[in-house]
Order: sequence, then C-alpha cells, then structure tokens
Amino acid sequence: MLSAGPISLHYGKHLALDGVSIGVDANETVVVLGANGAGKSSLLKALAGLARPAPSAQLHLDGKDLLGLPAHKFLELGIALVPEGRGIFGDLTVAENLELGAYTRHARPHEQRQRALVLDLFPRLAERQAQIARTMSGGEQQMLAIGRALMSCPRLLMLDEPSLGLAPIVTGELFQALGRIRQTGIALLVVEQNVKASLAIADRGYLMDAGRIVGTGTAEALRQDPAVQRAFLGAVA
Ligand SMILES: Nc1ncnc2c1ncn2[C@@H]1O[C@H](COP(=O)(O)OP(=O)(O)OP(=O)(O)O)[C@@H](O)[C@H]1O
Repeated sequence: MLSAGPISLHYGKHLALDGVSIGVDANETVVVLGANGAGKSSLLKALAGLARPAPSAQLHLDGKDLLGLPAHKFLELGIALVPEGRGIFGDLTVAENLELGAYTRHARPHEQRQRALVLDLFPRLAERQAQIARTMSGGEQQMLAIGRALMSCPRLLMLDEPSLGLAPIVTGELFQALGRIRQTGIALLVVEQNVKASLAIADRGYLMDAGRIVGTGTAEALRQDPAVQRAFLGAVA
C-alpha cells in the first residue's frame, strides 16, 4: 500500500534521515523502534507530507506518487498522523475536535459512521463530548487525538509515541484500542518507546539508528533479537 524510499531529510546541515526505505501493506501493523534522535518522528512527518524529503525520494500510496503534494492531500488520500504531543485543539470540546477531524472532502460524507466507530472504541469520549479538551487527562487526550485522526477515514494511521507520559494501565487500554482499530482493516505505523506493548500488536518492525534503518523483521524476530533485547527490553548483556 505505502512504499517509501530512499528518503533523506536535512534540517539545515543535519541529516536526520539518510536513505530510509519503508513499506506498509494494507491491514498491516508496523512498528518503528529506535533510540531518541534516531529519526523516527522525522520519518513519520515525511510520510505525512509535513516534512519535505530530498527529491531523489520515492513515495507512493497504491502506486500514486505523493512526493511534493501538500500535507492536506496526504490526509485526503488516507494517510493520517497522530503527532507526538497529540495536536488536539485544547480550547474546543471533544465533539468539536472530532467534527474538525472530518473536514476533508472524502471524510465528510462518512462523519456519522466514523463518529459511531470512535465513540464505540473510546466510550470515555462518548461520556465527555461537551468537555473542553485541555481539561481531560493525558490518556483521554490521546484517545481524542486518535479519534480525531480516525474521523478522516484513514487507510493508514500513523502514531508517534502514543503512550508517552501515560500510566501503565492507560497504556494498556490504549494498545487494546489500537488492536481493535487494526481489526477494522486500517493499517497502522507506530513509533513507540514501549517496545513490548508495540511488538505485541505489530506484524513487523523496523529498527532505526542515526537516521538509518539498521534492522527489520517480524515482530517475533525483533523480540528475539539480542540488540533489541539489550537496547529496549531490559535484557542484561
Ligand atoms: N526541526 C528540527 N530542526 C533541527 N533538527 C531537528 C529538527 N527536528 C529534529 N531534528 C533533529 O533530527 C534528528 C532526528 O530527530 P527525530 O525527532 O526525528 O528523532 P526521534 O527518533 O523521533 O527522536 P525522539 O524519540 O527523541 O522524538 C535529531 O538529531 C533531532 O535533534
């Protein structure tokens, strides 16, 4: 479905992505692992049209060339990003945030159906539709950010560190919800520090270091990989 590469991205002189190639198939859940500064957020931004890679890159969704299109076109074509820090509208209510998520031309006709899906996935949002978003807990705000992205009818939902700053019990609920989103047929591309939880819902994964892909494999293979175990799963070398 999505195929990208080799993507290089500079911030001034700093090379944040150095020829990264990555793919996500329909219905797949793919996780991107890597230490702080490895380039994971930059990769998601490039895949969402929010950062412009060097022109030698290729970026296709079902064969359609995305390179150079504005970010709203990426959303219109079905690629949604839940950014780190969530990016919800804090002064608006839950209901208003969801409504804004369905602003694209292709999403608007499906607004009722998508809202029903979101409120079924996250009953807490259903109870709090009139609440001002910034007054909600971190976990609820993350649910709202995911819900808002779902309102755009994505085929590929990308999440940047969704569990950041959340208590373990809330993280558990969040990953359960991601598992259910996956079952609806939406492909997921997840950047996560919580390697254990993300590998548990993933089919495959990539390992990044210093702007490059340094490893790839099935979730099971990555779980068994000594480098992954040492760096992310608390194994003693
Ligand atoms: N807007 C920017 N301007 C300059 N340098 C940047 C910018 N954004 C990111 N970088 C640098 O690019 C590199 C990759 O950053 P990126 O945020 O993509 O990494 P990351 O793997 O997502 O890290 P983290 O887990 O800490 O968010 C880092 O060295 C970072 O300092």
